[in-house]
Amino acid sequence: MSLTDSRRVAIDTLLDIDLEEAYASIRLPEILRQAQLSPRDAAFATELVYGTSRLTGRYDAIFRLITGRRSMGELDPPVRAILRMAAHDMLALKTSPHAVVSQAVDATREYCGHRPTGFVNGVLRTLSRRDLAEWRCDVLAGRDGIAHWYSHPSWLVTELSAALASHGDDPRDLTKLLVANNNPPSVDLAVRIGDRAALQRHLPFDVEPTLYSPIGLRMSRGNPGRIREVRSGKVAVQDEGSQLMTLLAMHAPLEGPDSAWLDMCAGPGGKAGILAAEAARRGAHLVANEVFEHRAELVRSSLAPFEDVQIRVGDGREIGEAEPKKYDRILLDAPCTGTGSLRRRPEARWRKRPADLEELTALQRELLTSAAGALRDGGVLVYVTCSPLVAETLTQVRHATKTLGLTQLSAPEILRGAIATDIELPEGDNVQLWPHRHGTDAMFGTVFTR
Ligand SMILES: C[S@@+](CC[C@H](N)C(=O)[O-])C[C@H]1O[C@@H](n2cnc3c(N)ncnc32)[C@H](O)[C@@H]1O
Repeated sequence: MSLTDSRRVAIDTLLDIDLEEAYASIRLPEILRQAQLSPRDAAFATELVYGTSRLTGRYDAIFRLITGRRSMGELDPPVRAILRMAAHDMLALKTSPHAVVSQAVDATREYCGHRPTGFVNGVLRTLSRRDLAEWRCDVLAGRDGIAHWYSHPSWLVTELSAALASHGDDPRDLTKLLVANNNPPSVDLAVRIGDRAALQRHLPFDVEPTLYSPIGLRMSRGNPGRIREVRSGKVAVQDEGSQLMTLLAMHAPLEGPDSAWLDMCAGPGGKAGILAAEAARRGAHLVANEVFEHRAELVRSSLAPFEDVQIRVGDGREIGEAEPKKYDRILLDAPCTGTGSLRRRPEARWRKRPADLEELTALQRELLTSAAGALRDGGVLVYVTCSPLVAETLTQVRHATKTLGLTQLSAPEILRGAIATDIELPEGDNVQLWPHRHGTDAMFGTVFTR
């Protein structure tokens, strides 16, 4: 049996992810389009790419045990991709070891010539002699075993563990969080315009109301791109956690006028779409700002169904001085490490560096300072990140309250009121969601006023 097309698609995509920093979500559909696989083969290739990328840390740890090498970086890139994919095929998808080894050897011959085939054959035969539970024991017993087995960079495990403890969650849930980060997320829809129940009734797919968001539907199968309301912008694909953060921004209570709204970092326009629909209902005017033109273009497309919206391209850090005390309601959905949405971007965790955190927290601080400047007295400023890391969340809250003269409102209370249902949240004034607890991205949100 020669190398199957689905495995060839997966290897090509994994190589582009490894060597060109490609994104699986962009590169895989391009390669799939060219390959014209059957839906079944395309689904298999997709699982190979996403599963292998998510569990790369685990498979590399096993291969280091087998080969005695310090790093997989010493191997030729195609050999690296083929071994990782074969490990996923054998250990996670339970394809028979015989078929996996034979496919991997064929792939090695096709991509690298005859020379490394013996090496690949030997390594995979050794892999097949033990089952997943046995490899688990060995990897967990080694240095940084938790990080390796649950396939996260060690520095990130340390940060996530600190985040759980600092947000008042149980640090013993760390492995549950890491496991959840390795599970594919559900596809959620946010109903911006129209009635959720009516939409649910007429959709040709199985959808369920989301657990917490009153505007959300959770899809169990089907392609959202085929839904007419998604194409028209009345409904959008958006994680339930992001919906909850937008509801927080919409429902934070304030006294006096409530007509000047600002989404300071709006690209690609997910939250702005919900805000724009609500602004239209309440007669408010929304300014959606984004620093990058190409991301502002995405905001334009997301906000196409709405009229009274202004889309601006500009640096949010300048708004506070340019428009002091102008806005009644501000959403600052800050650029962040995105470490709360690792489920969505399987390759992302390997590209983040602790140095990114330093750069981003400095930017977040400047944006918060600007947002505080643009907020009128008595207005509300909602600070959101799709990261639970302490430096991007609690440390910024401290900066806002100690240095910027802002005070916090109870975000959990506001959220509970907005969704009219109970949601388990730790004590305190912030909302921190978790994939293992709420089934959402690990979004953080808090509400300030002055
Ligand atoms: C977390 S994303 C916002 C997501 C968006 N609110 C949504 O729901 O679709 C942060 C955005 O901030 C933008 N950004 C980064 N630096 C900025 C700055 N100095 N001023 C304004 N926007 C900025 C990024 O380009 C990115 O689009």
